[in-house]
Amino acid sequence: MSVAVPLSLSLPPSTETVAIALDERGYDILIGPGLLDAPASWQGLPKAAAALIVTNETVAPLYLDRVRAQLAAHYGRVDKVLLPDGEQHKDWNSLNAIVDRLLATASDRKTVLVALGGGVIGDMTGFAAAIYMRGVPFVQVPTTLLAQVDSSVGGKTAINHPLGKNMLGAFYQPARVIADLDTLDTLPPRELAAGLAEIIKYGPIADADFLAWIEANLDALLARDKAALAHAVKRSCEIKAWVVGQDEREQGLRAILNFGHTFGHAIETGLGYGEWLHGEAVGCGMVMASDLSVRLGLMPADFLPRMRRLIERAGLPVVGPRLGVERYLELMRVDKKSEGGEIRFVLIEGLGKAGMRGAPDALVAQVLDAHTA
Ligand SMILES: NC(=O)c1ccc[n+]([C@@H]2O[C@H](COP(=O)([O-])OP(=O)(O)OC[C@H]3O[C@@H](n4cnc5c(N)ncnc54)[C@H](O)[C@@H]3O)[C@@H](O)[C@H]2O)c1
Ligand SMILES: O=C(O)C(=O)C[C@@H](O)[C@H](O)[C@H](O)COP(=O)(O)O
Ligand SMILES: [Zn+2]
Repeated sequence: MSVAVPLSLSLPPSTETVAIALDERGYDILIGPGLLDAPASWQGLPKAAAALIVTNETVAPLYLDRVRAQLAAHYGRVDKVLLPDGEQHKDWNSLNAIVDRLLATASDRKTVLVALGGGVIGDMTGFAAAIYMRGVPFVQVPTTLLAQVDSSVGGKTAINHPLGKNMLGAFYQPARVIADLDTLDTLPPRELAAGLAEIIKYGPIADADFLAWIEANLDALLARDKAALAHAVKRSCEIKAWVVGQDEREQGLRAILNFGHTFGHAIETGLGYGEWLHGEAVGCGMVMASDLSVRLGLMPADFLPRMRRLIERAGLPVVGPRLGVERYLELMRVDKKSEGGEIRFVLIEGLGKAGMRGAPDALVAQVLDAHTA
C-alpha cells in the first residue's frame, strides 16, 4: 500500500526522506530527530477504525505513550500488545499473541499494526500483518540502530525456528517507516554496536566510499553524534532501497544484503537465539566471509585485516564460537540461499561489489579454524 506523506503539515526541518520505489507497494522512510512527536509523521497513514501497537516490555515504558497519543488523533481505538523481549521470543508464541489480540479486539481487515521497537518486533509485526485476514497494513517505527538502517526497510518479515533463522515468514512491505533518531539516545552500547555491523555491511557490498566514510567517522558514530548517525542511517537506507527496488523478493541481487549472514545465522542458531545479538553474529560472519573472499582470490590479502579492524573498533566480536566445522556446515546448509544442499556465500568481488557463490568445504573449514575459538 503506497501512502505518500502529505504536505499539509510539515515534518521537522532536519527530516530526510528515502523512498522505496515499488510501484503500488512503495513507501517513504522518514529519518530524523523529533519524528515521534511530530504530527506530520503520522499524517496520511491508511485509514481504519483501529490501530494495534506491537511492542515489548523494554520499549513500552520509553515510547509507547507518545506513539499512542499520536495515533489517537487518527484512530478511534488504539490497542497495544506487549511481547517479551529478546531474539529467543521471535517465535510462534509471540506471533500468536499478536493474532490473539487482534481477534480478541474484533479487529477488522483495515486495522493498522504499528511495530514499535527493534528488528525482532518489526519482523514479527510484519509477519502478523501479512497473515492476519490475509493482510492488513502496518507501519514500522524502528527504535534500534539496526532496525533503522536495515530491518524496518524492505519487507522481509519472519520468525525463527529452532533449526533455522527466519525460516518462516513473508515478503510484506510496510506503509511507512518512521525512524526517529532521538530514540537511539536510550539504546544500550551493545545494541548500538550491533547496528553498526549492518551499516558496515553496506560499504563492501555496494559503496566503497561509504566504507571509507564509516572508517573515518566510526568514533563519531560510537559517540552518537546526531549528524553522523543521520548520514549513516540515510545512506544505509538509500543503498537498501536501491537493492530492494530492483529485487524485492530476492531472486538475485538482494542476496548481497546477506553478506556475513551465512556464517552469522549459523552462530545465532547454533548457540540458541539470544546469546549473540544478530548484529554481533553478522559482524563476526563478515570477518569470515571476508577471509573466504580473500582465500578464493576475489580480494587482495589486505581486505581481511581492514574489515576485521573496523568490526573490532565497532565493539563487535571477531572470533566465533567453536561449534565444530561439521556443525557449522550442517547449520549453513539450512540457509535460505542454499540450493540442492550446496551452501552459497555472499562474497566481495572488488570493493563495493558482491556476488554469491559456493566454496569447497575444505576452504570453509580453514576459515572456521582461523576465526573460531
Ligand atoms: N527484516 C530484515 O530485513 C532484517 C534485517 C536485519 C535484521 N533483522 C532481524 O532484526 C533482529 C535484530 O534487531 P535488533 O538488533 O533491533 O534487536 P531487538 O529487536 O532485539 O532490539 C534490541 C534490544 O534493544 C531494545 N530496544 C529497542 N529499542 C530501544 C531503545 N530505543 N532504547 C533502549 N532499548 C531499546 C529491545 O527491547 C532489545 O532488548 C533479528 O531478529 C534479525 O534477524 C531483520
Ligand atoms: O533485507 C535483506 O534482504 C537482508 O538480507 C537483510 C539482513 O540484514 C537481514 O538479517 C535479513 O533478515 C536476513 O534475511 P534471510 O533471508 O537471510 O533470513
Ligand atoms: Zn541482518
